[in-house]
Amino acid sequence: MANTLHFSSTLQAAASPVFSKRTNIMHCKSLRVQTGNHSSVASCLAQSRSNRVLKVSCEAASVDVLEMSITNNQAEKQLTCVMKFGGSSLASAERMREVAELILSFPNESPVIVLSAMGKTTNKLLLAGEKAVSCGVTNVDSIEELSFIKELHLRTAKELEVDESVIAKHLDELEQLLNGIAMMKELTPRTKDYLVSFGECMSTRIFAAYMNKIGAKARQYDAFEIGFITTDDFTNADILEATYPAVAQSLHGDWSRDPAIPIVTGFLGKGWRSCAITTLGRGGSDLTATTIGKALGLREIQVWKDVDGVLTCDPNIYPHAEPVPYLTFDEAAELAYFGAQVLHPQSMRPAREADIPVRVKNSYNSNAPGTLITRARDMRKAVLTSIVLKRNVTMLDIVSTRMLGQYGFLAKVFSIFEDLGISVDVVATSEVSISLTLDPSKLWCRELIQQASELDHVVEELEKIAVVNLLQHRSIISLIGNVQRSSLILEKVFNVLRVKGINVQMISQGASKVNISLIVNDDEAEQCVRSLHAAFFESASLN
Ligand SMILES: Nc1ncnc2c1ncn2[C@@H]1O[C@H](COP(=O)(O)OP(=O)(O)O)[C@@H](O)[C@H]1O
Ligand SMILES: N[C@@H](CC(=O)OP(=O)(O)O)C(=O)O
Repeated sequence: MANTLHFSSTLQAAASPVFSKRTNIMHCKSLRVQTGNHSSVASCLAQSRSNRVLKVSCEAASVDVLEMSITNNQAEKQLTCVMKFGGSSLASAERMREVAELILSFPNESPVIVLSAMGKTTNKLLLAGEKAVSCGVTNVDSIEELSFIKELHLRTAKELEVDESVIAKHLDELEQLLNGIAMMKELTPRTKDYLVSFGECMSTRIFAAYMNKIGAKARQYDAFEIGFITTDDFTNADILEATYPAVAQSLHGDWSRDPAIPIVTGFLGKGWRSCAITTLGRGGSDLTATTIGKALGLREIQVWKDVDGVLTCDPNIYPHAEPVPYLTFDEAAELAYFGAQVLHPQSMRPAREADIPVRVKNSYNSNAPGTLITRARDMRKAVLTSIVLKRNVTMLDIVSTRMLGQYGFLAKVFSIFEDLGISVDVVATSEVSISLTLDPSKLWCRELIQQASELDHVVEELEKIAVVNLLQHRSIISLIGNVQRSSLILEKVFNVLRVKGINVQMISQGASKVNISLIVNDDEAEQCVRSLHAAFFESASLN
């Protein structure tokens, strides 16, 4: 049934010939424009579906009131949300069945589905690659991990009663690739990305075939074929802006021609120069989901995990951590960046840019409310929201050898990091000294030998202007919460640390106003998190 939406607005056409309107209309079937004295003087210039913004160009020289009618065919159901399921939700045929049921239990949604590799497939593929480097060409078929991966995927296909042929070609290619690695005796970052891509390529093919088998029309997509364009930083690539229109065109185009639930590989992209498969860093399917959410301008992005939402701390450190009902994009981004495995560090960016709510839900317990992440929330009662631990951090104490008041010291220090391509996490400064930590995610994805020589190089360069002390095996404890109440937070923190006899080596309050970071020794960190959790979340009198 056709539905017509009218709106009007005042604009100075001569000064601003392009008029934008935010609207929920996703498919503009026809556009009619009426002005005070002219009719049909405007034409539809572009529809940016990503931000639900309709842009119209007006050719009239002086138009006061522009009235537009957009006719939208409501009978054509539009894609509404993204649902991402991680490896923990897809560990077996049984789990795939439950996930399919879960998706179909929302009849009012038309979701785009993003899937990770099954269970621990990515780890197994990486291990198989490492073994292939040294096992010799004749021994590839005895790599335990290869047999495991083959067996898991063939068994899953069989149990779901889908044709093995959907993954047969991939299993053959995987073995050939491992043979190639064994022959070359090397596993480059580029080959690693190609190798791990088999996980997502196979899980999505099996799942799409299963959905079709049970009568839910689905279509499988490899992200690297539908416009996920990235930098060529293999194993940790960044998504480029061109991705959004390309993905929108691809998914919307197919959907409007022939609607079928899109089942998209998470984690993968295509390098813009190399045209090779890239990956978005471990846990990158969350970022795939938010990127699709923004590209299509969807109503909601759901990431389905094996926990009841974002928790007050890592449940592996403290099993009784509680779900956090609401977070802002800023809080979630800090939490992810500072080490909470539950969300990919970059995943909040597209959601925040497009202002699309993200819901973190439990695929094992779909009734649990989960965590809702939005632009703003009521902070009046908020003190501390979550405690995050990032281990194995390198810290540098840098003391200037120049006189007090000498300008340019900070600039020189940071230009050294820029030149060496090393990013810095937490910083605290006085006039003549800086303490900082180095981002392990960027540093540690390099080879061990390369890391060591890069650190030596940093120290060597810094020693030209300062006395440098390199401290390893440190942890960052990030307190995500309402920094407006930092005095209350810090009072409680130092009470706990004093009682436990733990010395804080550096402290920094982020400009984001949601994070206070403390640096302690690695071997004290977990105990410290448990004690802080007890003080903030389990003791009513202290909170
Ligand atoms: N603050 C936290 N809140 C929730 N989960 C966390 C937190 N910190 C670490 N985790 C871990 O993150 C896991 C979920 O993330 P992940 O394994 O990436 O899920 P998936 O593979 O389903 O995307 C949980 O099982 C939990 O062990
Ligand atoms: N399979 C990839 C990508 C991913 O996002 O996985 P998960 O959703 O299971 O964290 C990984 O293990 O890193």
